[in-house]
This record gives sequence, structure tokens and C-alpha cells, in this order.
Amino acid sequence: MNQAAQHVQQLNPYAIALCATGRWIASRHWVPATGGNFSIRTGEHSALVTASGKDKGQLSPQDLLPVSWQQGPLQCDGTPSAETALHARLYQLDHQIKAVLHTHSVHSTVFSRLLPGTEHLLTGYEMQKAIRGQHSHEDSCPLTVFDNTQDIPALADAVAERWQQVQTASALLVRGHGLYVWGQSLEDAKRHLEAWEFLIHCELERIRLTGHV
Ligand SMILES: CSC[C@@H](O)[C@@H](O)C(=O)COP(=O)(O)O
Ligand SMILES: [Zn+2]
Repeated sequence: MNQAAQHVQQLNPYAIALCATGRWIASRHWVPATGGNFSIRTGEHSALVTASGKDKGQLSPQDLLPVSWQQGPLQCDGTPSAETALHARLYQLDHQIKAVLHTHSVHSTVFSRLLPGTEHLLTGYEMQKAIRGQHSHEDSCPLTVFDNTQDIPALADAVAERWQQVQTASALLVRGHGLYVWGQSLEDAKRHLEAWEFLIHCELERIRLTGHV
């Protein structure tokens, strides 16, 4: 087996795990119509990233493309997610991040459009403790909101500028677009995704019932 084939084989367990995660996310209806993208870190300056335009619930290992930013600019043989620059920036901002999941659920999309400002402070939910670093329902956890743009490097810059706040939630919202979560393992990222979807759903119900954002 040549070196390239060996490298691909070594990455296979990561790819298989991410494909299974994609099926679970799709079963929750959080990645309709090819929306969303996922990645898993494979080194200090590299990750496997979903190929652009794929159905994220029907991924196979060859749909996960090795991407490197070792030399600065992103390098990949193929067309990785249109949002790869944001994934790479998250890995650069925190070396402990091992997986990034981006979804387009109805709840996160609608919720992001109801928020007037650039952050939403969440407090009072036991489920907050599913977020790394949150220890009590009495804590307040800021979920940072960014305006949508097709300029992903600019979005990545905006995230870096507000990283101190953004990192508290292990998640961020892009208005009218969707949710990004990450974790120190794939399981961590999955837990953050499920917890944030639950919290966002609760907040939407609260807003519906009270009329107050
Ligand atoms: C189906 S439109 C969604 C895309 O514009 C984008 O936001 C997205 O999440 C998926 O893009 P992709 O390039 O497949 O990773
Ligand atoms: Zn998207």
C-alpha cells in the first residue's frame, strides 16, 4: 500500500464516526436539503471536512475530504464545504477543539431571526449543564449571534474578534442560517448540539407564550 492510501486508511475511523453522526443529525431533521457541514480534527493543522453539496445524512467516508492549513491558505484535493474557512478558524482559535458540527434546524434558524442583538443570555435551565464549563442553572450563558454573510473568511474574522465570549457557549448562531457547535471530542460536540437544540426550542416556546424575547 502506498503512503497516500495508508494515510486514508488511518483516517477511516474518524470518517466512519462522522458519517454515523451525520445520519443521527439527519434523523433529527437538522440538515435538510444538503444544508450543514461537519469536520473532525486529524492533526494540529488539519481536519476531515464534508465535501460541499452532499446530503449530510447519507455520507460515506470518501465524502470526507482531508483539508490542511499548515502552509496558511486552505489546501484540499477536491471541493470541501463552502464554510471550511470557519471550521479551520475554530480549530486555530482553540487547539482543544476536535470536532465542529454545523446544522440548519428550523428552530435555530427561526430563533436566530427573532434576536435583535448580537447575543442572547440564557439562564434558568438545568440543561445548561450539558455545556462544557457550565455548572448551574443559575449561571448565565451567552449565545453569540452573527449576521449571515456569503463571505465566510469575514465571518471567521468576526468570530475570532469575539472569541472570548463565543467560546463560553461552545456554540454560535448565524442569523437566518443556523447553528455551529464544537467540542473536545465528537461526543462532546454531539452533546452540545443536542443541548443547544433543546435550549433553543425551550426559548422559542417561552417567546411564543410570553411574547417577550
Ligand atoms: C443548502 S444551502 C446551505 C449552504 O449554503 C451552506 O450554508 C451549508 O451549510 C452547506 O454548504 P456545504 O458547502 O455543503 O457545506
Ligand atoms: Zn450552512
